[in-house]
Amino acid sequence: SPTLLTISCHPTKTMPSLSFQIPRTLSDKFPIIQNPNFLGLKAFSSFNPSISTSVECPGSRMEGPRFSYGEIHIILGPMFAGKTTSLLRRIQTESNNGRSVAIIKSNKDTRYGLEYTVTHDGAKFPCWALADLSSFRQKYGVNAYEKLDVIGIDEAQFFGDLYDFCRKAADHDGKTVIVAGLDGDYLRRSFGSVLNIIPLADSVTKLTARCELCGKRAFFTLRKTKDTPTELIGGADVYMPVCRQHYVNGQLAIEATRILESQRIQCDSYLEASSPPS
Ligand SMILES: Nc1ncnc2c1ncn2[C@@H]1O[C@H](COP(=O)(O)OP(=O)(O)O)[C@@H](O)[C@H]1O
Ligand SMILES: Cc1cn([C@H]2C[C@H](O)[C@@H](COP(=O)(O)O)O2)c(=O)[nH]c1=O
Ligand SMILES: [Zn+2]
Repeated sequence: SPTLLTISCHPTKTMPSLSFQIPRTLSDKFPIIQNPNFLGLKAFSSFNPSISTSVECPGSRMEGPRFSYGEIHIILGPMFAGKTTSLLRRIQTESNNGRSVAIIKSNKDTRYGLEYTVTHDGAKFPCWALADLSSFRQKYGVNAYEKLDVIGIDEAQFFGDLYDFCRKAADHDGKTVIVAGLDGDYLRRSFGSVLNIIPLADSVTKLTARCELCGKRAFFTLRKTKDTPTELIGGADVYMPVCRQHYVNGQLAIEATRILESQRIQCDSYLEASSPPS
């Protein structure tokens, strides 16, 4: 006959007394259920089944610290697809619903200053511009962080520690995390860690833009310059959203221009070397 472990929740005026009973045979076999978080309860620092202790029950009005698990929502797509617009809208809605919100963006993007995250059509929201996400809790303030409900992350492709931050924020800290970023770079390769967090996510939304050349749906970002580093900050001066046909044609055109250019340079230096001095 199994021994029972009992965790009692102290009642408040609004809730009757509540207790959970876990057969010891079960808890020995599956040690994870000894962690009160498994039951949706706030972890005590050390779990002692012989004592009654005040614990938190999510969604209830029990006494004790508040805890509920978080969520992760990802907004992907090419440039100009409305990722930042969608992020700001969701954050504003959360804020209107009385939740405490903050947005983080990469400090690599200094185009509109570091105070705000700004959409391509000028909508903006105050933000924390950071080099990495792991510094956010300290910079925001540990106490303030505890009270924060929703964290927005813009330009997520630039954060190397995206996976660890999102996992901890949602699984351990109970935050709702809304992530906006490019799924692919200008060569349509996976960009940063954005795709790595898909297995962590509650929802993934891929937005599309309008192809600048034909108006069809645009899934890709074409770089208009010959620069080759993966990271190159810029807007419509450097990039345009394109459909598949215009991505492929555009890449061919850029490659052809690059070859012609290098042939012209070779030609010029040959002519210069072979022309008699004046
Ligand atoms: N080719 C384009 N060049 C400049 N702005 C564009 C272009 N296509 C769309 N936009 C504008 O950009 C807005 C979306 O901006 P934003 O939310 O910052 O996109 P994202 O974060 O996906 O790059 C659109 O609502 C539109 O007004
Ligand atoms: C495709 C591509 C983009 N970038 C940069 C360019 C911009 O600064 C951001 C994307 O901003 P948006 O809010 O999504 O419009 O990323 C880059 O560095 N490398 C690329 O290949
Ligand atoms: Zn097109």
